[in-house]
Amino acid sequence: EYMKYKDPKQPINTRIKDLIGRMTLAEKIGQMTQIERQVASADVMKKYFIGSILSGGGSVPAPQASPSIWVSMVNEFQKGALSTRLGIPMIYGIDAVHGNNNVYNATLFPHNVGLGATRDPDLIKRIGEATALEVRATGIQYTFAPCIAVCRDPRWGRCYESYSEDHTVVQQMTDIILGLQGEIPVNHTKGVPYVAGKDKVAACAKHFVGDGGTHNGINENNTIIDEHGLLSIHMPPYYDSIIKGVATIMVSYSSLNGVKMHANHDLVTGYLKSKLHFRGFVISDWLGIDRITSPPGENYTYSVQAGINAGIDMVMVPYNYTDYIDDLTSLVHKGIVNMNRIDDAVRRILRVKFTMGLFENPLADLSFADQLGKKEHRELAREAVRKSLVLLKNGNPPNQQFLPLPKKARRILVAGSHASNLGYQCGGWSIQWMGSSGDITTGTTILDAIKSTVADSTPVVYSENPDESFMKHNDFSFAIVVVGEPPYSETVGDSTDLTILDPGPDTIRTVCSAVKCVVVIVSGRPVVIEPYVPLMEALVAAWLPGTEGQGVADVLFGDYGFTGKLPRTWFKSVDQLPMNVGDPHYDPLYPFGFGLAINSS
Ligand SMILES: OC[C@@H]1[C@@H](O)[C@H](O)[C@@H](O)c2nc(CNc3ccccc3)cn21
Repeated sequence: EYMKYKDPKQPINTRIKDLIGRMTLAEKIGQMTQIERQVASADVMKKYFIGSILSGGGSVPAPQASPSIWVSMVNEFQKGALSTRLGIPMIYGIDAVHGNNNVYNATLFPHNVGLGATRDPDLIKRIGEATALEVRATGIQYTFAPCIAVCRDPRWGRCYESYSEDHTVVQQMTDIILGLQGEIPVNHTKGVPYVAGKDKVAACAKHFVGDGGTHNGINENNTIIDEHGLLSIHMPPYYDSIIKGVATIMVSYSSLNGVKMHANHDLVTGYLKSKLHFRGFVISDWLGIDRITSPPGENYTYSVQAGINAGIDMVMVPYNYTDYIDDLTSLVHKGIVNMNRIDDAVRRILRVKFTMGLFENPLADLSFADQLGKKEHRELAREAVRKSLVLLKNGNPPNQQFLPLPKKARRILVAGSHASNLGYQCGGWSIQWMGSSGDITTGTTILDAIKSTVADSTPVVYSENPDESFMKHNDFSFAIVVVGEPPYSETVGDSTDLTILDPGPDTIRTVCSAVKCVVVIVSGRPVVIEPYVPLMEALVAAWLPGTEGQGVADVLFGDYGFTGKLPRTWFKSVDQLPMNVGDPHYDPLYPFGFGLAINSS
């Protein structure tokens, strides 16, 4: 029979009201539950009325799975959701944080720190558009991006996920939301989520709030800051995200002045929902409510109570969903969690699902399959790589600039741990959660890029870590040394020394003391480089460029100029940290905003 909520001609508020009026408590709580794909099935979706599924970092249906394998998996789960009494479609989320990075063959864009160096919001919007298409290629409708952290200490393992230490740069880069979700219509009500359609995805501004401001950059730790500091540094990107119609916001693992964000009613409900009028849904992080207690999970019922009553609408459980459902059900029966809280959460979740057309188009097809890793997207990523490069040194007095390099030369040496390693240039959140070394997916290494850029007559010799005798017995016009950090994610990336991966420093010393060299740093953040600067002719920060290494060679050899500007202060020594632009004591090696250009030859 006719049911209003199924009628796309009805206003969204009418559809929500009609549907919510029909739902049992079990169906409502099911919508508030997100489970990991490894514990999901069509039967589980049907039995527990599950509203959402995710792929955690590296969680794929099969190694190197094709779009059709992805689409079949997502559709299988969706059919389970659609077979429930009310047929509410599920939404599938994944961390597409620099392209659809869990997926083999996807275009991997530079990580956010490199995008911050471009200062080009239009480019970032186009990256959002391409990313939405590559996510839809796999049948997925939701990405846990962008991370809008304002990283204030590069010792934080997630600093590369932050566009900048300066909130105004981060605010500019929230334009990626317009690419991911679509341009918001004129007179769109501020705070209301907006996702244009089948070639767009729901986005997720994360992690609310102050994730980038933890003490000494310790991941998931305590952000100690007064209200003015919070509202002037960490909060502004949420204003922009909400104005741009972001569909969801993820809560931070971190604490604010000792209060866990996942249990912070004042900020999640009092500020984000009531003051900023955010009308999409708030999602927890992975085991985020478990980590409200220490040790985590010590009192799960309390975790559920505190998280839901703080204003979390959907919990990324991700595995023990029956505990979550049972605990929340009994908390409601006891009146500890109010039904109005449940209805607010479900209303928000349904608003996102209705506005993005999920009820009308719950099932994916292969019409976007050819978007995955397509040439145009790789060219876009190559453009982003070019614009992300920051020239920090070019030439030693008294001679002129060293870059751009000549394409015709007698013999070129390429050296360094990061010259021929696609996994290293992609960084964390690349195929694996923490990334990995080697040929992780399809792409172009910096070495291959150099080889295809120089003249055919110019020999390129590659030696990862040449010794002195090799340098003594070989004659090179110049050398390109590519070194930096290994891939990492989250707490594993926390560092107190910020050194270049060994034997990088030795490679610099051995090569650059024997022949004129340019050093290219592949890292998620500024690293210790000062001691080696005198040894090199030129120094380039390449951040984590992703699969399209050609962009590095494009600029090194002068096909394009250097335009990147530091999105972060480059310290002299870690003893100075934290040190950010605007600090009273500011003594950087290279300041925020610094970046040399090539004098047009
Ligand atoms: O991947 C889902 C979320 C992600 O969106 C958050 O930004 C991040 O804080 C986050 N951390 C985890 C934990 N990841 C994990 C991956 C593999 C095994 C165990 C945990 C999941 N997530």
